[in-house]
Amino acid sequence: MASLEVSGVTVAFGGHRALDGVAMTAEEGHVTGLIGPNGAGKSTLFDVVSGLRRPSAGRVSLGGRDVTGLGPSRRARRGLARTFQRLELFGRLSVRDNLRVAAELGPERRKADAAVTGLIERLGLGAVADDHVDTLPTGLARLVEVGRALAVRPTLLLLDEPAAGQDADETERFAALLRSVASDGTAVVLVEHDMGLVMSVCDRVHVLDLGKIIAAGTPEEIRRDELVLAAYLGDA
Ligand SMILES: Nc1ncnc2c1ncn2[C@@H]1O[C@H](COP(=O)(O)OP(=O)(O)OP(=O)(O)O)[C@@H](O)[C@H]1O
Repeated sequence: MASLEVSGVTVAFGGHRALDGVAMTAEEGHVTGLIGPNGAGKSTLFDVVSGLRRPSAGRVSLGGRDVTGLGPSRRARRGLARTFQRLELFGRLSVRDNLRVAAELGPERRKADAAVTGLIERLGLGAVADDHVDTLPTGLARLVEVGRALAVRPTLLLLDEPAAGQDADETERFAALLRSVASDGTAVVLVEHDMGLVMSVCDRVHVLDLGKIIAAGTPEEIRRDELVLAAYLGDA
C-alpha cells in the first residue's frame, strides 16, 4: 500500500489552474522525485498533501486512509513531516535547540536529548550544533530543517528543494542521507532542481508541468522520455 496517494487534485488561483487533476503515489522505503520547471505547481502540491491548502477537487490518502478533510496538525500526527522552500526555522535558536523543539513533539520526546545528539551526528552538524541558525549558510540551514522534520520520526517526509545552496560534497552526503532515511522505511518525496541528485537518489520520478503530471517512471525512463528530456532536463 502506498504511504501517499494523491488523485484528481485540482487547485485554482482565480482563473489559473495551478494543479489540474494531479495523481501521484509515494511508497515507504522509496525516494520519489517530483520535478518540473518554476511555477509547475510542486510547492502547491506539497501544500495540498500537508493540509495547508484545500483542493477544489481530488483526494489525498496517507497510509490508505483518506485525509482530504484533515488539517495539517492531524496529518502530522499521522506521520507527515515537511520542509519549506523558504526556511521556517527559529533563527535565534541554536541548531541543537531547533532540533530539540521538534524532538519534544515527536514519539521520542522522553529521550529528546539522545534523539537530538543522534540527529546532529547523522546530519554532520556537530561543528555548528551550538551556533544560531541565522548565522549558518543556506545549505546548512536547509539541513537543519531536514533534521527538524526527521526529529518527529515521519512515515512520509516531503522535502522542498532541500539541497539548494549545498556544494557538491554536501550534496553527495545528502544523497546518502536520503537513501538511509528511505531504508528506515520512510516514504520520501523530493522536490529538487538539482537533476543530478534527483536522478541518482530517486526510485521513481514524477514530472509536473503547468499543473499536470506529464510523465512518471524510473529515472532511466524519465531520462529516455523525449518530451521530458527536451523540455526539462537538457543535458542532465
Ligand atoms: N498563493 C497564490 N496565489 C496565486 N497564485 C499562486 C499562489 N501560489 C502559487 N501560485 C501560482 O501557482 C503556480 C504554481 O506555483 P508553485 O509555487 O506551486 O510552483 P513550483 O513548481 O513550486 O515552482 P518553483 O519551482 O518556482 O518553486 C504558479 O503559477 C504560481 O504563480
